[in-house]
Amino acid sequence: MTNVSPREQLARQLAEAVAEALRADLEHHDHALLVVSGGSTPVPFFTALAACRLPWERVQVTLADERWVGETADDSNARLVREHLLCGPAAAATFAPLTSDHPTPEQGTEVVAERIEALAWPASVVILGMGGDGHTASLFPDSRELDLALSTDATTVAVRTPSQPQPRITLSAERLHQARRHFLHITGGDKRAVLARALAGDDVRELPIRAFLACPLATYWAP
Ligand SMILES: O=C1O[C@H](COP(=O)(O)O)[C@@H](O)[C@H](O)[C@H]1O
Repeated sequence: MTNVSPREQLARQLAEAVAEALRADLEHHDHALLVVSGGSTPVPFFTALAACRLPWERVQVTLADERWVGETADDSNARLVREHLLCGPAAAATFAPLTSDHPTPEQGTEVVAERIEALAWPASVVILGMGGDGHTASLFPDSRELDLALSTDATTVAVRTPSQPQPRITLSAERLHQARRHFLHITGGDKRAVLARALAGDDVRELPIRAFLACPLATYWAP
């Protein structure tokens, strides 16, 4: 028997749970929307989900957030999704990226919002990640637009964050809340400690992940 690492095992368990949720919603709806996060953590999950049997042509996929970079950039979340999730039969899913040809996210946010609003809300599943600073999606503690992104009923928010090299676009907290199920996918002892801090307090601006703890949020963690 081959050795499966705890992170790989976690990714497979999460993929099974997400596939089950999508199948359940597709029994009652024409389409099911899946909102995924970027970063390094989701790669094995994307691979595991792409291997699941689903009517992929009825699945819509979008992102919780994105750097304002071209889709061929190394740190593009859209590129990550295309390379690791939209593979094989899963390539039949409809993917709605969060960027446009506009030079800045402030200029592109309206056209992206229209694209995202046309999807099958409420989402079947939102999968959040979390950084070591407690950010989720692109809701960073030092984002200038954090208060706006936490309070607006707009779908997308252009975000400038001193700690981050690129401008970004994020789904607003309100839009991310519009889902039947929320999952948090994190790995490592540092992130577990950040989550424990988040659970122990209530200042959302300090640790923005707190905005989703009551969704409820099913946490998938491995060392
Ligand atoms: O910047 C981002 O970071 C978080 C976490 O990323 P990870 O590399 O630590 O897994 C991610 O959830 C978010 O979508 C991404 O844009």
